[in-house]
Amino acid sequence: MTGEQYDVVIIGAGPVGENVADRVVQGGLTAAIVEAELVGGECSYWACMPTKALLRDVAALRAARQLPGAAAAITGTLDVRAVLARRDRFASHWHDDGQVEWLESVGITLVRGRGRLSAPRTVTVTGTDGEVTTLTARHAVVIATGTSAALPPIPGLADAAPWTSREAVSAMSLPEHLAIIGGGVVGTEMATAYSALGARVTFIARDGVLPRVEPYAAQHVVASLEAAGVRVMIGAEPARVDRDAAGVHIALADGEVIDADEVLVATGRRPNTGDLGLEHVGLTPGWLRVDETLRVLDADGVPVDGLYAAGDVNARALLTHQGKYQARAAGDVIVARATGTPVDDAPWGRHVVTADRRAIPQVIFTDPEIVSVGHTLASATEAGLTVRPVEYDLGAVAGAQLHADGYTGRASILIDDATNTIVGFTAVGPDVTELVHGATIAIAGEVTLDRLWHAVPAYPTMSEIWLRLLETAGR
Ligand SMILES: Cc1cc2nc3c(=O)[nH]c(=O)nc-3n(C[C@H](O)[C@H](O)[C@H](O)COP(=O)(O)OP(=O)(O)OC[C@H]3O[C@@H](n4cnc5c(N)ncnc54)[C@H](O)[C@@H]3O)c2cc1C
Ligand SMILES: NC(=O)c1ccc[n+]([C@@H]2O[C@H](COP(=O)([O-])OP(=O)(O)OC[C@H]3O[C@@H](n4cnc5c(N)ncnc54)[C@H](O)[C@@H]3O)[C@@H](O)[C@H]2O)c1
Repeated sequence: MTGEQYDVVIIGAGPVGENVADRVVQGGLTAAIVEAELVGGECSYWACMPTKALLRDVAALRAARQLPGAAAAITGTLDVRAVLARRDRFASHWHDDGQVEWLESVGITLVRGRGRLSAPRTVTVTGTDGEVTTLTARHAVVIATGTSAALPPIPGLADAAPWTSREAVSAMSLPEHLAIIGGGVVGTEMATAYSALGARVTFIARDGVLPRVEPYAAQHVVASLEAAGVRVMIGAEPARVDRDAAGVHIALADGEVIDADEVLVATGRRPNTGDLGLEHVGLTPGWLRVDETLRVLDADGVPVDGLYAAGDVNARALLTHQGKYQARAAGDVIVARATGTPVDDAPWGRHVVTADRRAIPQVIFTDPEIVSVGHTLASATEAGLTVRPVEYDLGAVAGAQLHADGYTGRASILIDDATNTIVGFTAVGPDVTELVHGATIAIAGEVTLDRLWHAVPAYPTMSEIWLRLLETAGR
């Protein structure tokens, strides 16, 4: 057994762990990062990058089809092999050499193996060769271990070799018929990709498709999936799953049986905290609760000395960009506390993650895409806010009509009349992706509607939706 000491030890080298390490090293501290699989985490190899690579050709083909001149140049269907090959490139062929090089270049020590807390500020790492290294942290241990796919307790499912998002995003060929259980973001993006690539898709969305976005936006995506031939089964309840030589068989509660080649389970995530030694610091496995500076809280809500958690594992927002935002705050506050410089923990301060509660942007890369930031009408109501929803037909905006013939889309804002600011924005439509950051700035900046009238959208772009929404809201 060997022992080493660093200022900060980070468990998990996903996007979030990497960014925490970067900030603490930039702040003049030493850092070791522990990784059990690939440096770069889920996002780089089995989530954001490969899925968006799969979906990009789908969007490009759709865009070309909506312009008569470009459509005339289309002579065939998507080249599945080429799409998968480009996906492989964006997943770095599941090798992490590039990211390891980056760690070395910025002075972060990589320790390969599975990390476990063995005492306060102490992490024991077991390498694949069985070698054990003990890392002690002078200032902080940061847990950035992310999540894994959660399998629901459907009888037979675990023994039926189901796909999780990992298998779906890294498949080397397409099943003829893919069944998907779970109508959330993973299920809907994969239904979009697999149907466009040529698979038959049955989409079992017990609780609805994208139940957490504005209903009108989800309806656009459901209509588009159905038009693409996907069987969308809203409200269907899988009761039992079996596999035999003919494939997988999903018995629904109403008696119907879906026969497919593969079943993708996309019913949410569970935190990677099961074997993390949390009992050695007075905690129990599960999602880690944190304060606004990302310190882990115990059962009484008291921060555990020198222990932080950032990214998916704290359940605040299961998104890479939001986890990296947490990483910047966590890294900086660890440096501040280590060096005795003031901690800026007022709302919107440097060392807190206020945007986690107010302005989380998300792009769902379906066809059409959905973008959102801040509240939906349902979440605002649940939060006790009184908001005024204003909607507008995106297809009526000149920039959208130029963008694609027959453009169909919609956008909405939620106005908090008490502060005269926007607290939510949603849009659905082809290529709305880049609309979201303007809305994020308006919400995080708490820009009043009076001032937004002076943020003039260029003509003729889709951003003119902003002017139409303001006009509809009234001046
Ligand atoms: C299919 C899919 C698509 C997605 N698409 C998007 C998207 O388009 N945009 C977006 O913003 N988000 C997307 N997400 C979410 C995004 O992947 C996560 O929010 C992000 O990966 C979280 O980063 P993280 O660093 O917290 O965790 P992870 O990326 O999960 O990294 C955690 C790392 O910790 C390691 N680890 C775990 N336990 C230990 C241990 N005990 N010892 C050592 N190492 C350990 C793991 O091996 C892993 O490398 C998607 C998720 C899925 C499943
Ligand atoms: N573009 C993006 O930003 C992007 C893409 C993919 C994933 N992600 C992130 O990954 C996370 C995980 O995505 P996800 O889709 O796995 O989870 P999710 O929480 O978005 O959706 C899971 C869905 O499964 C349903 N479900 C749960 N148990 C079920 C059961 N027994 N039978 C049938 N349905 C059941 C739920 O009602 C829910 O709608 C998301 O929170 C999201 O933030 C982001």
